[in-house]
Amino acid sequence: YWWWRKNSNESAKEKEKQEGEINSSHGGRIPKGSSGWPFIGETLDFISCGYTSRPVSFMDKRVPLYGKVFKSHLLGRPIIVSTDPDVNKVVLQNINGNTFVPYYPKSITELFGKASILQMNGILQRRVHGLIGGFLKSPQLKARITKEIEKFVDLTMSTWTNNRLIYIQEETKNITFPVLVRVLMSVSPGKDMEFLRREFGEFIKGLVCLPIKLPGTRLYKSLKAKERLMKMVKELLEKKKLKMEKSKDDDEEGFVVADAADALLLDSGESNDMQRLPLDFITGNLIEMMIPGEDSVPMVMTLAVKYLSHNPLALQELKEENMELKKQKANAGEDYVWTDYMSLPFTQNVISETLRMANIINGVWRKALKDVQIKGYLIPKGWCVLASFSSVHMDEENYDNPYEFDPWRWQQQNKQGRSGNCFTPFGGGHRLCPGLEFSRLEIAIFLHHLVTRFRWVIDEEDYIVNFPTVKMRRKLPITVTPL
Ligand code: HEM
Repeated sequence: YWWWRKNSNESAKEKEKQEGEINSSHGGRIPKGSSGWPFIGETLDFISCGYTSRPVSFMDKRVPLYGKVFKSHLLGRPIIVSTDPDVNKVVLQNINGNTFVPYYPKSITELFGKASILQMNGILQRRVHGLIGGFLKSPQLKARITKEIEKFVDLTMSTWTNNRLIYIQEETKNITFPVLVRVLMSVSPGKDMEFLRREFGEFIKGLVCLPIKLPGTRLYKSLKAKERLMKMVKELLEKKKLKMEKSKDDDEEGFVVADAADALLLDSGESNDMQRLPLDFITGNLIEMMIPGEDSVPMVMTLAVKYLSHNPLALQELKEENMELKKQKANAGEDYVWTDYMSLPFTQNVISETLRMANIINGVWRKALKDVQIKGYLIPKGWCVLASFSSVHMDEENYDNPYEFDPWRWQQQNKQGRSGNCFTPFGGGHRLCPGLEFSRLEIAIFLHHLVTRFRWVIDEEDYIVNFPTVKMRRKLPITVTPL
């Protein structure tokens, strides 16, 4: 009996350790910290720090007082803020899928709807994630989309004539939006794409607003735009479904999955003992998937241009690497393939460094479904956790001179393997961004054509606004000159 107790205790301990030191029984201590003022807590300081050039200053002020994991009260809720990479990892891993669920402000929850991948949990989230991820990561998609990205890059850059002033934040969206809607639902440039762009712009304006749903309010207008988007996308999916059925009736061999919509429509659900995904569900999810896809990629491109403009040595090395590829391709008389762009080491280091410093998604918000103990801290059931990525990315313990744009650090970092838990611009665990490789490819293609075809100067000094989302104050005006 003693042997059995000892062994079962030990294996239980081992399991706990494996499960990221999660312990649902009481124990540990609630992290130190302050709940701030009644009702508003520390929200005002959180928001005002967010507006500064150092949004992590909210965390930087508290870490020396309370430690890397601390308690606060934000947006009307008690919250635990983690700036510790190991704690963030456990939050992201969400072992067994039932410890942490996404938690977003009320306006976002209203706009997404409960059936959105960004909010759903459990087996359905994994199924949709798997379908989208499988499609976006497939070499067939990458081969095809490379041509499309090149086409939209070319279309945009062909308007950059001598000494033209352009707003890079706008120009990059002219590339990424058409590419995104092609990837998601094969919409081509024209009336439908314009409609999607206009209504989507109206829809996302409501993501950060007061959660009041009365006619005339921001949230109301955004919900109306979503209704119009739903109608249009649903019609499009109905047509796709008919086409799929027809190709089955005609006994056509192997229907080609052209976009994320096809991947979701085609899945019978049998492998998960589930049914087909309903049309309304797919429609809503395609629209919501435009949110992470639409803004983040053009912002990384924009910030890469900003950082490179201030770092001539990095720009020079990037240019040399890309010019070399251009020369090789021209000499061999070959087209580029996606692996050409993805195998440029310095270019990928520039992208990593931009992602680290830009912190487009500065962290994730979760709610604990049960008491959780991590590294001796207790996160009580019902409390929220903010796993701050930006704090980890800008911490001297993880990166030397974290405020310096230094793409060369990744040569070291990769060798030391130090980047693991400390680099999470795309999140991690079951929710690791399914668009990771696709985004890196799109940014690499943009940078290649930018540095091999143009030089530029910053027209007017611009600065980053970090709140509510990362943006350039003046959309980054630059003057371009073809080489
Ligand atoms: C540089 C660009 C991007 C960044 C930095 C980024 C970042 C992230 C992060 C941090 C998450 C995790 C959110 C969480 O854990 O709650 C996420 C999830 C997601 N991303 Fe991305 N993303 C980018 C581009 C894209 C693109 C282009 C797409 C689609 C084509 C996309 C689709 C998604 C989806 C569907 C999810 C939800 C996954 C799930 O919850 O299962 N992302 N992204």
